[in-house]
Amino acid sequence: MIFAANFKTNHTRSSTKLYLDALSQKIAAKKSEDQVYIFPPATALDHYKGDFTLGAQNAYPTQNGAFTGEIGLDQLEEFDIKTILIGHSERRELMGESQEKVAEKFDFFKAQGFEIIYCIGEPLEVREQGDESVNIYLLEQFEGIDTAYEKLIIAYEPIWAIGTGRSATMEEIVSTHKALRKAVACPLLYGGSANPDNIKEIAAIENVDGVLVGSASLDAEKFASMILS
Ligand SMILES: O=C[C@H](O)COP(=O)(O)O
Repeated sequence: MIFAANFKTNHTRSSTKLYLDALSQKIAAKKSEDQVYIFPPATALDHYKGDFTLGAQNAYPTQNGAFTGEIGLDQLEEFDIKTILIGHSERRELMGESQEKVAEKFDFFKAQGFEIIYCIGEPLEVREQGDESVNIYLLEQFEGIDTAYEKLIIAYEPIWAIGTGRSATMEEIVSTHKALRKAVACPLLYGGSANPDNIKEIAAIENVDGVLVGSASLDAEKFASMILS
């Protein structure tokens, strides 16, 4: 299983260090095949030691340059970051990232050999139209994306389940991941209110290869309990 923690705009450099020290101790007993990814805010990227991969939540598709407020490859290479989240719904919805921009980022970081966790997900009004509409909507988010890229992981995150405490039902996850599996061969993560109470059930679903966790990942003990569950 893959356990990925997306801190979003939470934690500082100093609290991230404390978190990773605590997490490392706790997950020393994890199964060796389980993989842990941590996506702290850009200001907390650093060289950390431990049995996890550090990634960037976002970056601009450039080596460097005049892109106020953004970070590029120079800033990631300083800390040997080779993993990135692309297409998170908060970037699409709140920051107005178009599919075209998302695909441009994907191409850029693919060309740099990055491991990419590519996020897709539907809004509530689409989910309410049923499985077929959801599947059509999700496949549209593959426009311009090389889904055969060997370092690709896809995270399915229904937007209405993110940070709401309302996870998708097991049936919804089963049917969506089944449909995605028909379209792509890469690992598939589920994200959206995954937490210590529902992780066992989610992890047991066929075609779920891991989870992308927001809120429940912010506390090292809580996240560790999901990894060890
Ligand atoms: O990237 C993580 C997801 O947006 C899930 O967030 P959440 O676990 O707070 O619902």
